[in-house]
Amino acid sequence: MTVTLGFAIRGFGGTIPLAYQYVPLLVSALLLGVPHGAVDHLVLPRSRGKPITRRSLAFVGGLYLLIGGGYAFVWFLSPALAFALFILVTLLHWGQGDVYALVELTDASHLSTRRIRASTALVRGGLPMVIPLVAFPEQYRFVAATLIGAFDPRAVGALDWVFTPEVRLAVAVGFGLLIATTLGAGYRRAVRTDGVRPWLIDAGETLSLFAYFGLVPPILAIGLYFPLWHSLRHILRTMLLDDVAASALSDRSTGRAFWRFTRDAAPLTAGAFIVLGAVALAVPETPTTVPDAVGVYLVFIAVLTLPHVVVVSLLDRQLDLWSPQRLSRSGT
Ligand SMILES: CC1=C(/C=C/C(C)=C/C=C/C(C)=C/C=O)C(C)(C)CCC1
Ligand SMILES: [Fe+2]
Repeated sequence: MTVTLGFAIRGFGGTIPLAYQYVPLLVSALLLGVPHGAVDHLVLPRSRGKPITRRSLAFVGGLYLLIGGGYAFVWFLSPALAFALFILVTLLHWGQGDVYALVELTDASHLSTRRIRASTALVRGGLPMVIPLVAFPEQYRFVAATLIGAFDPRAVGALDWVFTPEVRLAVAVGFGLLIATTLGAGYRRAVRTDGVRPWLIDAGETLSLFAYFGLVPPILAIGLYFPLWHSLRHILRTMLLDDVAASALSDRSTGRAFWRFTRDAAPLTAGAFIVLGAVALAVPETPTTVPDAVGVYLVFIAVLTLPHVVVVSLLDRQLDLWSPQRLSRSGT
């Protein structure tokens, strides 16, 4: 389906005006995208079967203030470095989300070691972050320049070397090898552990996303992937941690589960817009066009993502997601 969508969009690709390509990304501010992190203050106690206390709220609040605030500062100090960090963190975070889904939802026995989980995370996160660099360098560079230029127009050229054909070729070869070796190692394990079906799901998703990001211009591709792939999967994860939403899901009452999620996420989604306003006011170059506004939105996402990754990593630890040997020994 993803590939068909890719070809369909490729067909119209040249004819979709740039302003329209931004629409899904803008919509994600309200639908699924920003809300997926707006329950961060609830998920850790829920995952431990503990009540939500002032202390637990203060912990997540402090995390956002300290880590988000510190990283916001880096955007002013060195926007090019902050942008590179944003790409790296997104790669790791989106990869970690997919490894969770594979391990917990498809019971992937081919991902039984820490090493193959780590390389699978790099593959999955690399699909949206690396392939557009190879396939659509102009749009990638344009978005990078918008974000960096909002802080320091003189720094927009700092990453130009990344977009040269030589570097892109090296990245393409390296990433291609990583995909091939990761899927190859997974297949050998899958055959040994009688788990070819989950491996087929993994490989099928990987190749579909590969084609999708190779075909669809990245502003549009990421604008759809972020809410509909990454965020939706994470929202499902948060629902499974919440007794009320989980029982609604087991009754096949998806609407009730989403209503519960919406209520949980609404206050901090609204709160996030205050942060967005603050970012818009604080950037030295006031945004005047759609791309500039989206640039500010992405910087805002970047600042919120770093503390969000800490929360999700703590959730992962709860599951021993990154130390699978311990998981099988404890028998859980
Ligand atoms: C839009 C876009 C880009 C970056 C998007 C990023 C980095 C989004 C991150 C979102 C996060 C971290 C969401 C939270 O989970 C690129 C790659 C520069 C290419 C051009 C289009
Ligand atoms: Fe996330």
